[in-house]
Amino acid sequence: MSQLPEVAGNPYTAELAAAKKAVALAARLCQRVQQGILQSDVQSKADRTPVTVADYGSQVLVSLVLKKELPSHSYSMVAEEDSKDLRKDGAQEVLEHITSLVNETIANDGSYNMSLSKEDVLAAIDGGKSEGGPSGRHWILDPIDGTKGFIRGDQYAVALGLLDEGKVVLGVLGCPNLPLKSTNTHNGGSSRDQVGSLFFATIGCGAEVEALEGSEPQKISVCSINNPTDASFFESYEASHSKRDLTSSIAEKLGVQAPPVRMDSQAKYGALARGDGAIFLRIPHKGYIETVWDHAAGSIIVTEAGGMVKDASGNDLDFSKGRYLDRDRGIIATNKYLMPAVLKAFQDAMEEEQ
Ligand SMILES: Nc1ncnc2c1ncn2[C@@H]1O[C@H](COP(=O)(O)OS(=O)(=O)O)[C@@H](OP(=O)(O)O)[C@H]1O
Ligand SMILES: [Mg+2]
Ligand SMILES: [Mg+2]
Ligand SMILES: [Mg+2]
Repeated sequence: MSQLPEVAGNPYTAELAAAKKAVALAARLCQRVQQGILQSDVQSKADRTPVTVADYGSQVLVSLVLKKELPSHSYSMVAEEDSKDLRKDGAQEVLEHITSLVNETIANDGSYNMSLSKEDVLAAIDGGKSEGGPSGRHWILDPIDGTKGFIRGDQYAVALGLLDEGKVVLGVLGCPNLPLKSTNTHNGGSSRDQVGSLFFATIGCGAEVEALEGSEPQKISVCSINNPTDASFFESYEASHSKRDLTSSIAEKLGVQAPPVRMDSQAKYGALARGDGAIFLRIPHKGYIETVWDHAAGSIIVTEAGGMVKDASGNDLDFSKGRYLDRDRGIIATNKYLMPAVLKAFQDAMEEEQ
């Protein structure tokens, strides 16, 4: 739960409305690209992770909507992508493709009567270069979290958080491929089930979900399971993103019966926040340092839904240190009943591994 007392009204109402609009519009661009993704839409970055025209397009749209909706606000943006590769010789065609995707999405939406040039697109992407830090306001954006899932046709998320004086105060998570109804309801699943979930939370005000296309928001909360044998756990879909030998050893120590639910992206945080599962474990391989945009939005949605998000030492995640999280030893999200046992199993498993 949030450390702050419940406040009367939401102190970030304008920011929340702008962030929801930005994420929903960016998600529309992503959905369009995912439907017809071509090999030529996917590039490889210097760190050999993939990036697509939709990652760039989403970053441009979020930056644009925030600028339009919050014209008098003072903030910086910490976002995953930069324009370096798009400024290289031979990238002109890709840049033109991104520019037309952005302009078509703006035109179809109809909120803004404007058209961006290629230079505008590059500048909007580079608006995300901030280092963030402990003072002032910083939007934290992952324009597509789970790019590998996006390319596969699976789960991904547009993840936007707001850092205010070093603390995440707001998060919006657009998950275009996540059913709106909890997967826990066992309704058999029907083709009429609405797909596309927009999770959001503001500090002290709880967490909610609505349809990505818009619907009445519903308050959400994490599950209340207190016996680990009844719990299920989420982990990364990609084996290279989390140590499965350790997560399975933790599950065994806890007596978890259910097999792991493997899902790409911060959709895992959204699903956990509404009780689809009880535990999220992430243990990156040695040397990997977590970035703030992979956890900011998801973590506040879980904590505002009554859950807890801790690192391997049991500390809260510290988003005030810049573009990276301070710690690289793993992340646990679960409810307050299970956290002590999960943390102990996590620490025991890591000790045994030494
Ligand atoms: N080697 C390694 N280890 C750990 N994490 C890594 C690694 N490489 C990438 N990433 C980051 O993982 C982000 C994707 O989130 P998940 O790992 O939760 O999902 S999944 O692996 O795609 O299932 C993914 O986010 P996006 O780049 O936004 O897709 C990466 O930031
Ligand atoms: Mg990436
Ligand atoms: Mg990411
Ligand atoms: Mg990303």
